[in-house]
Amino acid sequence: MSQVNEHNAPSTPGKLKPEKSPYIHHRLRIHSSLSKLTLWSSFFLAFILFLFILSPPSPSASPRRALGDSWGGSHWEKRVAKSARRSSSSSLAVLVTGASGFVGTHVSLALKRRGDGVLGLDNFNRYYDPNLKRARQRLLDRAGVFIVDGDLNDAVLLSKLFDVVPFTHVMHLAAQAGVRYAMQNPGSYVHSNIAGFVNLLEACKNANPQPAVVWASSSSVYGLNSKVPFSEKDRTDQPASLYAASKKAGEEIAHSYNHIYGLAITGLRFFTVYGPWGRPDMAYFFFTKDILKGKQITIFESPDGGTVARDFTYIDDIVKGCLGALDTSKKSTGSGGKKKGPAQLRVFNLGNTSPVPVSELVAILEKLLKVKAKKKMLPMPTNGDVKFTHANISLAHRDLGYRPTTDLETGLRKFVKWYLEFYSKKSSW
Ligand SMILES: O=C(O)[C@H]1O[C@H](OP(=O)(O)OP(=O)(O)OC[C@H]2O[C@@H](n3ccc(=O)[nH]c3=O)[C@H](O)[C@@H]2O)[C@H](O)[C@@H](O)[C@H]1O
Repeated sequence: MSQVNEHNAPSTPGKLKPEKSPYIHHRLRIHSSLSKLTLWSSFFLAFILFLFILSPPSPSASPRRALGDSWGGSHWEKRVAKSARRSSSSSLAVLVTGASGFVGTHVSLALKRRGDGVLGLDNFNRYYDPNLKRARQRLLDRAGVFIVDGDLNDAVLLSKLFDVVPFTHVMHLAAQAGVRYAMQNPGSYVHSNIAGFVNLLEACKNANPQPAVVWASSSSVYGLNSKVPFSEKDRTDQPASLYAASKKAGEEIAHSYNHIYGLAITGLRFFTVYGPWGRPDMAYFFFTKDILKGKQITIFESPDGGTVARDFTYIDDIVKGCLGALDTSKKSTGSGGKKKGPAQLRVFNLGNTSPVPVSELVAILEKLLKVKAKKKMLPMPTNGDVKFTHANISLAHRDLGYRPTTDLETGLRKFVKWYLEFYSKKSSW
C-alpha cells in the first residue's frame, strides 16, 4: 500500500494523483492563492481609500491629523519641554487644554507673559472655523507657547506629556461648547466634556507629582433655577441643555476624583464670555457678522414676552479670575494614583454681576458698527436656552480677588475693533 504523506494527501479521499511532483503542485497552489490574496487585498485597500476620500470631515476631526500628523520624537519632546519651562522655581508649569480656543488663548498668553511655563493641547476640531484656531495658534507660537495637536481622549499622549513635564497645574478649557448645538450633536458633548474630562483626570491622578486642576464649568449649570443672582449655594440639578448637564456632570466627576485620589480641583462657572478672538458660534459674534452683511438677525424674547438677558463677562476679567484660581490652588495631596489626605475642592462663579438684555447688546453693536440691524423678534426656542443669567461673585471676590471691571459697551468696542482688523483684507492673519 502506497504511503500517503502530508504533501500528497488528497483533499478528497480516493483522488490521489501520484504522477505530478507533489512539491511543485503545492508551490503552484500557494503561488496562485498568494496572487488571488494580493489582488483582493489591493481591491480592498483601493475601496477603503475611495471611502476615505469620499467621507465628509467629522466635526471633531483635526484637519492636520487627518493628513497623518503625529506626536513624539526627541525634537517634539524638546519643543514640549521648552514651552513648559518656567522662568523661576516659584513660577507655574501649566498644561492648558483647549489652548487654541477663545479663553485658552487668552489665559495661555497671560501666563506666559508673567513667566509661567505653558504647554497647550488642542484637537483643532471643526465645531467652528479652524482657521481662527490656527490664527490663535500662530499668536501663541510667537509668544513661545507650543500647542500639541491631540485629543483629551488620547491617554497615551497625556501620559507622555506628564512624563516630559512635571506640570504643577492643569488649566482645563477644552470642551464642546454651545448650548443649542447639543441637540444636533449630543455625542460630541459626551466625548469631550465627560469622557475627555475623565481621561484627563486619570492622567492627573497618575502623575507624580499630581498637578492642581482648574477647569471651566459654566453658568448654564444653574439651568431653570430662578433665584437671582445665582450663588454657588443655589440648586444646579435642573439643567436646560445637554451642554449644561455635561458641565454639571463634570462638577460631580471632579468631586469623585478629589475624594478618591486627593486631586485639588477648582471649577469656574463662566458667564457668557465675550471679547477679541472670540467664538463665532456666540450671538455677539455672529450678530456683528450679520449686521455688517445686512443680513437679518433673530433676537429671542422670553415666551411671556419679557426680555432675555445675559451676564456678559469680558475676557480680560475672566483671565484674571482664571489666574486667581491657579494662584490660590493648593497642592494635590496624592501621588501615583494614591490619596494621602483631603484635598482642596472649589467652585466659583465668574460673571460680571450686571445682566444686559440681548436687545441692548444689539443696540450697542449697531452704535459701534454704525449700521442699523435688520431685526426679527422670536420667542426663545426651548432647545437649551435659559431666560436670564446673573452671577453673585462674592465667593470669587473673597477667595480669588476677582473683581470684573469691564462694562458691555467697553468690552464690545474692543471686540469690534479686533473683528474689523482681523477680517479686513489687510489682516496678516
Ligand atoms: O455662560 C455660559 O456658560 C454659556 O455662555 C454661552 O451661552 P449663551 O449665554 O447662550 O451665549 P450665546 O449663544 O452667545 O447667546 C447669548 C444670548 O443671545 C440670545 N440669542 C442667541 C442666538 C440668537 O440667534 N438670538 C438670540 O437672541 C440667547 O438666547 C442668549 O440670551 C456660551 O455659548 C456657552 O458655551 C456657555 O459658555
